[in-house]
Order: sequence, then structure tokens, then C-alpha cells
Amino acid sequence: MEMLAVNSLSKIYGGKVTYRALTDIDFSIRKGEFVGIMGPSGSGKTTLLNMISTIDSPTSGAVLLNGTNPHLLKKDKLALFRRRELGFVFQDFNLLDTLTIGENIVLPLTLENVKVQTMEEKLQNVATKLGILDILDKRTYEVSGGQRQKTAIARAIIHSPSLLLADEPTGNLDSKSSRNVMETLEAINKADNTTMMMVTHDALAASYCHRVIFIKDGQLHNEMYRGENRQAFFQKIIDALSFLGGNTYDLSTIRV
Ligand SMILES: Nc1ncnc2c1ncn2[C@@H]1O[C@H](COP(=O)(O)OP(=O)(O)OP(=O)(O)O)[C@@H](O)[C@H]1O
Repeated sequence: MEMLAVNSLSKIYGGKVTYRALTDIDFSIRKGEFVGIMGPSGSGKTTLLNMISTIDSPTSGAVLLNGTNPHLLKKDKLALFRRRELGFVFQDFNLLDTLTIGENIVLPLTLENVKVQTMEEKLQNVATKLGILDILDKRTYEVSGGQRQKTAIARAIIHSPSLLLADEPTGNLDSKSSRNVMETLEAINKADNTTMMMVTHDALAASYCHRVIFIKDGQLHNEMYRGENRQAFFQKIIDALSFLGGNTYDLSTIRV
């Protein structure tokens, strides 16, 4: 089943000088698929993510999530759609330092007026899944970067979104924590059949995806499927990135 469909999506930024950031992007993501988006710096990855997350609007074309085009919704319906259908994970975690880890995780549910008992059950469930039960009462500055990102992932999936969007989720992590966070995302994807789309420069992170879509100069360039062997996929991604050229990745992120 198609969860996300992106149809002939184009984005031209206005201003004194107009800039065509995306041209006729077409792809879809099936339910339960884990897809990575890669490409050189300035190729349009963030722009694409912003169109799908509804942070910004396309100049033409459509985004359909479960058949709904969120860009056609009125403001209040759109806010609800975002809150219910999407989950977000960011490079810099975006946690609130004034709240505990547990309070950060249940934040989306408090906005939905979910009952305290249900909230507590969901919190225990998701924290167990992510292996962070023992830090729920700590503050964000008392835990590691990897634990912060796991907290952000827990917050992003606690309401079972249709689509989890991740923007450079390993960008602020060392290689051990990156691996750990990617293994966690992979496990969630497998266990819950959560559909995921991740923008990354990190070949290691991308090698955990089922499929990687490469964009260049605002256009779809090619896509690659992982198959069984993650190590071999990692090497194929490195080769594809060097073929793409440009400032595609930072050497520090190349780790097998
Ligand atoms: N608000 C804006 N106004 C004008 N041009 C923009 C705007 N945002 C992005 N661009 C341009 O659109 C192009 C695509 O930018 P985008 O941020 O999507 O690239 P990216 O692939 O995410 O890059 P990076 O990997 O460096 O984050 C770039 O050339 C950028 O300068």
C-alpha cells in the first residue's frame, strides 16, 4: 500500500532572485518502508522534507499522505494532521530542557488531551522499546546524545504516526551512538511496520534503509535498494556519493 506519494513536486523560491530548488519530483513510499534521501549539499533535500512535513508549500505538484493532500487543508485541520499523522526527529533533538525525559516523550499526547493512565501506559511501552526506561526521570542535560536522540524518537512515535520524518538524526552523534540510534530505528520499523523517511549525509545511517533515493540539482537522480547485506549496501552508497560529486558527505561520517 502506498503511504506517501509525491507527484511532480516543484519548488521555486521567490525573492529578488528566484531559485528553482526542486523540479518534477516523483516517488512514493509504501507502508512499512524505510527510505533514505541523499544528495550533495544544496541539492534540495531539506526543501523536499519541508514540503512533505508541510513546513513549506510546493510551487506545483502534490504531496499525498494516505491519500490526503495536507497542503489543501485549512490551518486548524493542517495542525491536527501534522500532529496526528507525522512524527519528527531532528539533528539537534529539539527536546525541552525544563522537562524530564518522560515529560518530553509524552508531550504530543498532552496536546491531544489523552488520559493520564493511557499516557503512562504508552510511555512505559515506548520507553521499553527504546531501552530508556531507566532515564525517564532525568533531565535532558543529564543523559547522553544517543539517549537524547532515543528520547526524541520515542516522542516522535508515541502517537503511532503514519510517517516518521527524520532530518540528519545521526548528525550530532559519535559513530557508536549513530549505530545504536540507527539499529533502534531499524528495530522500530520492523516491529511496528512504521513508515520512515530520513534525510542524511551519513552513508552508515543510510545503509540501514530499505531504499535510498539520490537527488541532484533538485531532480531525482537514481535510487538503490538494500537487499540482504547492509555492508555491501554501505559500499554501494559510498560509490554512488562519489559518483554524484559535490560536497556530498563529510569524510568523518564514513564508517563501516
Ligand atoms: N528560503 C530559500 N530561499 C531561496 N533559496 C533557498 C531557500 N532555501 C533553500 N534555498 C536554495 O535551494 C537549494 C536547495 O536547498 P536545500 O536546503 O533544500 O538543500 P539541501 O540538499 O538540504 O542542502 P544541505 O545538504 O546543505 O542541507 C539551495 O541552493 C539553497 O540555497
